[in-house]
This record gives sequence, C-alpha cells and structure tokens, in this order.
Amino acid sequence: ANPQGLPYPSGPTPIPIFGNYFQLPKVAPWETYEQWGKQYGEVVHMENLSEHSIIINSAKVANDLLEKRSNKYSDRPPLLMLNMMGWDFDLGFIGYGPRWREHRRLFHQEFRQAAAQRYMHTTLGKAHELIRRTLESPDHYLDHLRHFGGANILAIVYDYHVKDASDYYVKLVEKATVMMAESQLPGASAVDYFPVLKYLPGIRNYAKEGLRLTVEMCDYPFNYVKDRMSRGEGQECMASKLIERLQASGNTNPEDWDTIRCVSGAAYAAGADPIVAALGVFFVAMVLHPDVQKKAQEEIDRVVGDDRLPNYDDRESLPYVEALYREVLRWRPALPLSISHATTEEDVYEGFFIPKGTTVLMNLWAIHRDERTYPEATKFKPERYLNPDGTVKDNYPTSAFGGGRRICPGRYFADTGMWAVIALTLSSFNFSQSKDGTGHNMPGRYGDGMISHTLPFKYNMGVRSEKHAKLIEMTANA
Ligand code: HEM
Repeated sequence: ANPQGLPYPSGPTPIPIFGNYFQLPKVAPWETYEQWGKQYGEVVHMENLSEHSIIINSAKVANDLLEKRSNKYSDRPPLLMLNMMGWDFDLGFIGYGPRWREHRRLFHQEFRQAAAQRYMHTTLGKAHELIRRTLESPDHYLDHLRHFGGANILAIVYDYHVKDASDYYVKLVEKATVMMAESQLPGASAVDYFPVLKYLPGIRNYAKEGLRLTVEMCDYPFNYVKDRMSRGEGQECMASKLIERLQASGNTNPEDWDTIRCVSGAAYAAGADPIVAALGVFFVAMVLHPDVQKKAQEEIDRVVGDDRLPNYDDRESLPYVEALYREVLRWRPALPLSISHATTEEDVYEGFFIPKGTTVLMNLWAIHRDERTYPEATKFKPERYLNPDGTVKDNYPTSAFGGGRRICPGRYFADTGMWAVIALTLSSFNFSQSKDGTGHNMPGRYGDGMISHTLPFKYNMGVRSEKHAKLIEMTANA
C-alpha cells in the first residue's frame, strides 16, 4: 500500500509490462548501475515485469537501509530457478526467518573470529602447497589458486584432503556454483519472470542437473565424515564438531540432522569461490603494479629475512602487506553486487516508496569507487590504508563482505586464507606482465557473474632465488 502516492526512487524509464527488463545489463552490470547512480541518484529503482528492484550506490544508503533498518532489509528474493536446483539448503539463500537464523547461528559458531583462528594452521599448510605447485608450474598460478580455494575449505569443513586438480569434490562445487551464479542476478533466469517456462524440457533438465549436484554436494562429503567418525578415524573438522554436538545431546530429530548437513554444505559451497575470485584480483593488481610488489617484498625481506617463509606471527609486523591485502578487497570487490537482499515490509526512504518484496542490490563496485571515501579510487594504492608513520589505519574494507544481518559470516576465515596466500606468494615469486599479452591475454578482464573471476591472461612468473626455491620445498615437505 502506498496511501500517500509517494514516487519510487528514480531510475531508467520503464516500458509497459516489461518495465526495465530489456535494459538490464548483462556485461559488467555493476558498471551500468554505477552510471545510473550518477544519473538518477544513490538509490536507483527498476521494475522488471512488475518485480521491483533498487540499487544502492553509496555507503551511506547501505548503512541507512541494510544496517539501520536491517529488520526490513534482510530477506533474500525468492528465486524459482535456484529453488528448483535445490539451493534453498544454503543459508545464503534462505529467506529471513527462524530457519535462516538457526542455520546462521550454527555457521557463525564455527566461523566467528575466535573459531576461525583454529583453522589457521591448516590454511597455512594449504598455502604452502599452493606455492609448491606454483614453483613446479608457474604458468598455472590461477589454477593453483582455484585448487587452494577448494583444498582449504574441504580440509576445514570435512577434513578431506584434495590430491590433484581433477579432484571430484573440487569439480563438484565448481560446477554447482557456476549454475547457481548464472541463475542469481536480476534478469539472469527467465524462469523467475515467466514461471511457466519451468515446464520446458531444456529448463527442466537444467534444473534437474543442478539439483543432482546440490544433493551430492551436501550428502557425499557429510557421509564421508560420518563414516570416518564411526570407524574412529579422521581429525576434527567443522562437520565432525556439529555431529559430535548433536550426538552428545542425544538428539535424533531428522530435521536437526538435516540442518547440520546443510550448514556444512553451505560452508563448502561458499567457502572457495569468493576467495579464489579475490585472490585473482590480487594477482592482477601485482602484475599491473610492479612497484607495489617490490615494496611488499622489501618489507618481507626486512622483517622475515630469507631463511624462512612468513607466517601469521609476522602479520602485525608487515603493515604494507596488510594494507596491500585490504586494498585488494577494496579495489575490485569479488562480488561486485554482493548477494541480493529483499524487503520483508514496505518502506519509505527520503520521500520515496519502496514496496514489500523489493530486491535490493548493494553495488559494492560503486561504493568502493566513491571518490568521497576513496580519493583516486580507480588507482591501486595500499597507502590509503596506512598512517603517515607507516602503521596500519583502523579502517578495513568490511563492505567487500556485504552488509547488515546478512554480512558474510565467512569473512574471518577468508581474511586469514587470503593473507597467507598473499604473503607467501609475494615472499617467493616475482611476477610481471608478459610482452605477448595482447587483447584477450591482457590482465584486468573479469567475468560478469555474481562472483566475478579474473579471466586468464599472459604473465611471467618466477621464483625469486634458488634459496627461496629450497625454502618452498623444505616447508611444503615439513
Ligand atoms: C574474500 C572472500 C569472500 C568474500 C569477498 C565474500 C563476500 C560475501 C558477500 C558480499 C556476501 C553477501 C552478504 C550480504 O548479503 O550482504 C557473502 C555472504 C556469505 N558468505 Fe562470503 N565472502 C567470502 C568468503 C566466504 C567464505 C570463505 C565463506 C565460508 C566459509 C563464506 C560464506 C558466506 C555465506 C554462508 C554467506 C551468506 C550469508 C547469509 O545469507 O546470511 N564467504 N559473502
């Protein structure tokens, strides 16, 4: 209801019935939405076949709506295609309410800041494996990052240790998330606008394949942990802890068992891809900015020396590396449009009407390029996170992880994983732009999906010295 007849926020002019459906950008939509923000205001309204969406283009509006009015802005849009593919197991897509709250509580228990510290040792080991692989085949760094992402989360959630790049579980989550991402953004999936299409055989088969993958993704690794526990094998991991707790309480309620299976599956599903995308940004930034790379290496050489590789104990003594890592998160957010929120009630903001059920996009791309907060925003400048005396500022680009009650609950774990890879890679390798890099081989091209990955490019990479090569081999075999 809109008794006062208030207008919607401004936006591109809709056409009858279809609204803005045909104007929806498919390529780097965040850039078009940023332009619309400049043209129409910090909140842009769109209508697609009578579904309302707003785009938030500034940190202030994100704070006003997602934080201060989080009781109204914490739902997810119901996406028919995602549900047909079984993604409603994942707390990331569960609507705002008691079921989401319970999943999120269990997830948070295992990934809050203090809990995430328990995983640091394992993560560092996986980062060592990454640089050993890089030493063996430096031309495949982006593949090694992918492998790291999968290996890291599978070890933490299921105590499952990936052997080679073709590992079944790594491929499984990759395939499933590609299908999920294709169906997520407004306009991406025609079924969400024309539900009748779900009866078309092509679409039905697509959904069926998606469903098969999500079921496998939740069941296989969870059963692997249960089997090993019943034989008294395996190390502690997220799933084993959830299982133990439930067993200890004598709870046999199938719904509660299903919840821990889903929460583990959600961590597995969400725990690799965004880190891989964000580390791809790190790699692009370093190839394009040899001066920054060099400064970070000088700091590592000065503080850590070349008799050992950096570890978490060094983190506080490496302010430039810290600033560089934060600038990676800011410069190019891995989820440029976050994950859509939705309103559970109607709202009025600055005189504009926002209906119940509106999809809310947080344009992290635009927020991170706002010159008012980040002068020379397009430049990669770690110094923006440093005080004049070289110490690290208090500000951390938390917005890279979304906002409000839905803010990424994996962010502490992501933080330690990214830092380890960044510090170890910089300490051990030099990388630069390849002279053969032209057109499609140039660094700085990204995919258009919800999780926007660096596209492959040509580069040169080599170990910094024979001594570093020995260190890598020694550490990885330790
Ligand atoms: C650099 C790495 C990462 C980035 C940039 C990132 C970013 C995000 C963003 C932008 C959101 C949406 C927040 C919102 O709706 O406002 C999100 C949600 C989520 N992330 Fe992450 N994430 C990262 C790593 C991880 C990891 C490692 C995990 C798991 C261990 C994880 C688990 C989740 C989950 C479960 C949600 C859904 C939360 C909910 O709907 O309540 N993320 N993440």
